[in-house]
Amino acid sequence: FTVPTKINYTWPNPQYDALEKLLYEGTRLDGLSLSDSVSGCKSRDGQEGRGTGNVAAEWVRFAFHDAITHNIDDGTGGIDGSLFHELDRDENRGQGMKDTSADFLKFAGRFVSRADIVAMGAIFGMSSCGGQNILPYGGGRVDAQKAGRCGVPVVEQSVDQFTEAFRHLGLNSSQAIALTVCGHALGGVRSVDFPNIVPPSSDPHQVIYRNFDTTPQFDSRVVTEYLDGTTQNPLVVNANQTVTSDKRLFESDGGAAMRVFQNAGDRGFKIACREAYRVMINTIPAGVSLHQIDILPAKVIEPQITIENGELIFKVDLRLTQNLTQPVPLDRTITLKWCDKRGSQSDCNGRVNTAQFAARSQPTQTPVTDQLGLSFYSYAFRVAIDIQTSVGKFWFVVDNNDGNSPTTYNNGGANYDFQQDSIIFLPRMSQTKNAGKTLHKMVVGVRIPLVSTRVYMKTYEVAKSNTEQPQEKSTTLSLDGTIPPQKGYAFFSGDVSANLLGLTIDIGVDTLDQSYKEEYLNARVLGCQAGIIAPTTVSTA
Ligand code: HEM
Repeated sequence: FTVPTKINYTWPNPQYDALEKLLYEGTRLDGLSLSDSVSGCKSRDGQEGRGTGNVAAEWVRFAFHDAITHNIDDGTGGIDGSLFHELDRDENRGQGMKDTSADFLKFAGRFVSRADIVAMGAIFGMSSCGGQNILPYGGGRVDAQKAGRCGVPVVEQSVDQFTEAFRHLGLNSSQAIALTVCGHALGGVRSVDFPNIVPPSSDPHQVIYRNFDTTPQFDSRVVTEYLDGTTQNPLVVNANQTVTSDKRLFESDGGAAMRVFQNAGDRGFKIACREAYRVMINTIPAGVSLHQIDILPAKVIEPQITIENGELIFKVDLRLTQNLTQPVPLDRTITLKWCDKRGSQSDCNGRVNTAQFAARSQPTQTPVTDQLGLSFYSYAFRVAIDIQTSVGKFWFVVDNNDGNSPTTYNNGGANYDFQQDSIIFLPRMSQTKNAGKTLHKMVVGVRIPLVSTRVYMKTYEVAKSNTEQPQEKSTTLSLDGTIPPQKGYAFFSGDVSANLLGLTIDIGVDTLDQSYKEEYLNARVLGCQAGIIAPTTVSTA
């Protein structure tokens, strides 16, 4: 298995940012939450005929089924999202698998592979049900474009067959027992999918969901109930002896592995399972590497120039991580400082601009962040600017007004270098054109006097099915005669057909001698007025 490499984060790093946001805030760029589906160790809502499966359990089983088809002999397979192409196989039977793939699909995109989400799903599952955070998390898994080999163990098999299946994952027989008992610490078996294991109810609308132990939480009950003989685990105690795979496996070493777990106690069990899961989620195809995604103490979010209320605005949010045991300094002052990009005082030659934040909010967080004892505060900066001077490098100074000296966040000394203002996205001039919300007039601004040879928007839509990849489309935008130039920009537009939910865009302009682009923007179409945060005063020094 692979150990994630630690990297030195510097902005910009869109893949790191996207994975960090999903892991610790739980959301994709447009705010939809993945971790909400599982936090609090939730169950499905039990729609008719589908039962109330434990979401965390489904996500962990999904990771296992993706991982186990690794082949240690040739380095193929592992957590590579091939499972999305294998869901029609009998070895991957079950409503939980289908529901999980639907949960995950919406979150994969440009910088977040399905395989990275599969791994993250297991982490969320574990931490939301009282298990331990599996950190550090490594991101960078690469998605398989087709099904991989078969090889998920099924209940009817012999211990030798189980041993061989787990050997392919790189595990010996006691590690196989450990991983299985850790997996079966959550969830259970559904009558609808496995009537040979859990006999169905006489009411055809009812699904019987038989848990592996008496608690929905991740704890060592699956071990203690097995050893004290009270277990109702349907893979141990069953009238149908062909399906008692856990019994066969747990007995295969004379119960030694189970006794080690019992002696370790509940905490020891959780730690051992964390390590077993770590191996599972970091088993990936040879040649793929993982980089560590740590929570960022200070994170710059979506710096951009746009037009709001007829003003050219520079917008940026600073997200600060807050230790839950420490009070949030309410009278904290946070100053955004920046240099002009152009003009006689560019690069802070004789002038530094400053402004205070315009609004504060509390971003969402995940069970992983909860377990770290951390939360977030986000500070929104909005300042009116002039394109003649624009924005170059910026940084922040945070003063908690508690007698300690202020902290400067400047991207590790380099400052955040606002990359380009030659092409800007204008969500407040863009419009949705049809009732089905699939056709949009998208507007961008190109800085005058650039002479463009091509202005375009690339859209990246969320994949529509398991076997498809996110859809990528490019639309050429043309000069829009209905929007007069203003604030130093000429406006280009074009009709883009796409579902805005989860949509990200790149915008770009080519001129005769140069190309400018802005990548991975949240494709918003906003009203002219709604939700505008009024800009704060700019001072200069
Ligand atoms: C010999 C090996 C294994 C066999 C034969 C086996 C078999 C099964 C079966 C038949 C189910 C019922 C699924 C359903 O009703 O939807 C199940 C559930 C589950 N398995 Fe395994 N399993 C094995 C090993 C593992 C391992 C190694 C893990 C993870 C580390 C794991 C994690 C889970 C989880 C979390 C569930 C509950 C799913 C839910 O409640 O939706 N299993 N297993």
